[in-house]
Amino acid sequence: MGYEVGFSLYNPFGYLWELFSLKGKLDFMSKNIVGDYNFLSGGTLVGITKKELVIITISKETNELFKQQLEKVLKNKVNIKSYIIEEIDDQFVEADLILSTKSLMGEIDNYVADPSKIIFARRSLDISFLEQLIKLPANKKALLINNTQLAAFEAKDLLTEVGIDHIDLIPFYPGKGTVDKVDLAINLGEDKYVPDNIDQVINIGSRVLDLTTIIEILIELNLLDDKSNLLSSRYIRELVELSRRLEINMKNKARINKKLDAIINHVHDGIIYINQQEEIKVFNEMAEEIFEMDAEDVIGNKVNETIPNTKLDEVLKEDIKHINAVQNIGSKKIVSTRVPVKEEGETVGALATFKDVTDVKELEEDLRRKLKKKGHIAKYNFSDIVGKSQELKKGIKKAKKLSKSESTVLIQGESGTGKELFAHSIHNYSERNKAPFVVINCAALPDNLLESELFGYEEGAFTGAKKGGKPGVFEQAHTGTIFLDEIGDISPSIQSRLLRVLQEKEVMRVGGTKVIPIDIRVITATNKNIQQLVSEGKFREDLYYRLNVLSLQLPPLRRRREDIPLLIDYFLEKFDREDLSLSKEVISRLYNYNWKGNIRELENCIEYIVQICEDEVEIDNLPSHFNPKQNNQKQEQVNMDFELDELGDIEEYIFILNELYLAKQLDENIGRREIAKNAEINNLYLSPQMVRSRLNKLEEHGLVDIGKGRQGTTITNKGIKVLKELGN
Ligand SMILES: Nc1ncnc2c1ncn2[C@@H]1O[C@H](COP(=O)(O)OP(=O)(O)OP(=O)(O)O)[C@@H](O)[C@H]1O
Repeated sequence: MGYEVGFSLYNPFGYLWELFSLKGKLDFMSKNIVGDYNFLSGGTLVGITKKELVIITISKETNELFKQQLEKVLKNKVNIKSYIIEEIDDQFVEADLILSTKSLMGEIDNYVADPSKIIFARRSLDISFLEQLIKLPANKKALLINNTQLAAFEAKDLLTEVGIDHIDLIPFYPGKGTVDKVDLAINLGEDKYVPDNIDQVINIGSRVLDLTTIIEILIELNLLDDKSNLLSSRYIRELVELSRRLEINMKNKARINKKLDAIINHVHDGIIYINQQEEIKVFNEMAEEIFEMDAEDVIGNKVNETIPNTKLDEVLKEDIKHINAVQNIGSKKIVSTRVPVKEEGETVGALATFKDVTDVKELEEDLRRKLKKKGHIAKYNFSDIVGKSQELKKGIKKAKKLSKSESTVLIQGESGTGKELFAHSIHNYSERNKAPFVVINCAALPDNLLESELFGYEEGAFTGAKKGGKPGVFEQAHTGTIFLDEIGDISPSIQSRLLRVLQEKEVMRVGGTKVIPIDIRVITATNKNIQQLVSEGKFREDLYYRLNVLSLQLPPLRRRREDIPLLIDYFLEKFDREDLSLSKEVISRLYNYNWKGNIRELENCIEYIVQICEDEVEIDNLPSHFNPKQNNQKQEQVNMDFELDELGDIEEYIFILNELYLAKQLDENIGRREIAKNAEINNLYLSPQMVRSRLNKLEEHGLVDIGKGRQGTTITNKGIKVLKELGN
């Protein structure tokens, strides 16, 4: 490579991160849609009516171009309709999304039913046309022709930004009138506007949609999933190829270098290029940012001596490609693509492009935020619910069924059993999953505040009411789901307002007179015995029946102890402390503990442990209330009507069964001595002899199998069944 790239100030033209040919990008993206990356979450569309996208432009050509580009990306997942502005009469265009051009800004609002659905195209140039412009001799005068004044001036800015500044560009558009003599015309796909008397016309094609616009469309139509892949690198390869061609063909290298410099620095990916001698020849501004190195310190140096781990030398020597390899560079997550660069079959260099993936995430999240109001998104899915117990599995199975219904759901369960987690998951599993999900904790707000939070208020409804009033969450969550947590705590006056909303499916703001229709699904939860509240006259019976159309009861943790080891691992991972090792005694203690605060209490306990422990966790490291010396907590007394009650102290038998059950979960053997030791930790006095006599009795009832020697004693299926019934 003969050119060296100098570095100017970072381009402030941030919104146009990808200035160049979308041809390459779109090929790349559409390949990924059906290929490795599953770019569009195809599965999510099953059973849902297709979304509709309408394109409205001034010219037919632009319209066709946008349509072609989008059809390639959207495939047949979206119905695309297109109109030329002249064709729309008095009708209002209605669609899920409307794409238009900036030249129609202001005017287009008159033609569409909902102007908030319009997005305006950001446009870019096709790189393959740039070559012709770069090659033009300096100081020529050229008309730059587009269909509107705005578009012509935008095109001029764009060309100047990419370094086409050696030609005098004169924007030209319909209605511009006569112009002075020029040497040529540069035409952006608008043949019909080219004046007759111009000899040389260079057609650089209409400006295509730029990548950010395409991504915005995908997001607005909910077609961009988390694995979105904007990591197009083919266009950068095209860019390098272009520069090589220019370098070979052109005499005026200095000027070309300047242009390439400008172009390469407009690219939002980091670019490193090495020649056959492994010397760094290109190191653009984004690469400077990613590697935190200055180009002038690295250009000309051998790559391996300068930048660690680029693997470019391997690519060069072994003639291999690495496509979209994920790498950590410092604290950044980078996706890189490395390819050999060839000339007539011979490898002449290697090129790497790097993308900081956090950028992609941020872009997506930004737009997502715009799409759905902040905080109104359900965070959890059923796959986030940890546990393998039958009780939990049954709960998830039932909740999935409930998700598909539109009726209100009442989730009951002790504090910390995961009611909120289930509510999020139900919303996400329902047809409403693209609409808002709003959570209100009814116990956390005083009555008057809760009222205005739920139903909103009109301006002047009370002292301090915001100017213009405020919509309540029922309005904000329109078409989505509202989750009212701690519903058992609401006052009688809110109970009757809520009842009205549920009956009428409309809300009236506090201090208002207007009735606002709403389409909402309500999920409520409580850890109170709401039926008892009804019988005590503290909760309206009619409201209870409306809320409890579908019900879900979540089991307490002590009824699904086999989930405890899994949850411990899950929380250790969550706190990034998988390195911690819990002694057998600790696991036994946690397993047998009563967990009145359920999973939240377990989570808090693990959070405490990870803060105070280095590597091993012993009994003494547990929070003080776990410490038997200071703690007189007893196992919950169990109401027995099983055959076991003839055995004597039921608590001891439950403990022994629990220990055997835990050992089974962990696929380990446990002996009498260990059970006795764990009993002591758990505040029970059981000598090994006592354990033996109790095991014998349990065996007589078919609840355990006492194995010989090393095989140890195991709990039988009957034993597990009895244990579960006792556990509540
Ligand atoms: N099965 C589970 N897997 C993983 N985490 C869980 C599970 N169940 C609950 N959690 C976690 O435990 C905590 C408490 O859960 P959540 O807030 O859903 O309980 P809740 O029943 O709504 O409690 P409350 O009645 O006190 O509001 C949360 O941090 C939640 O993420």
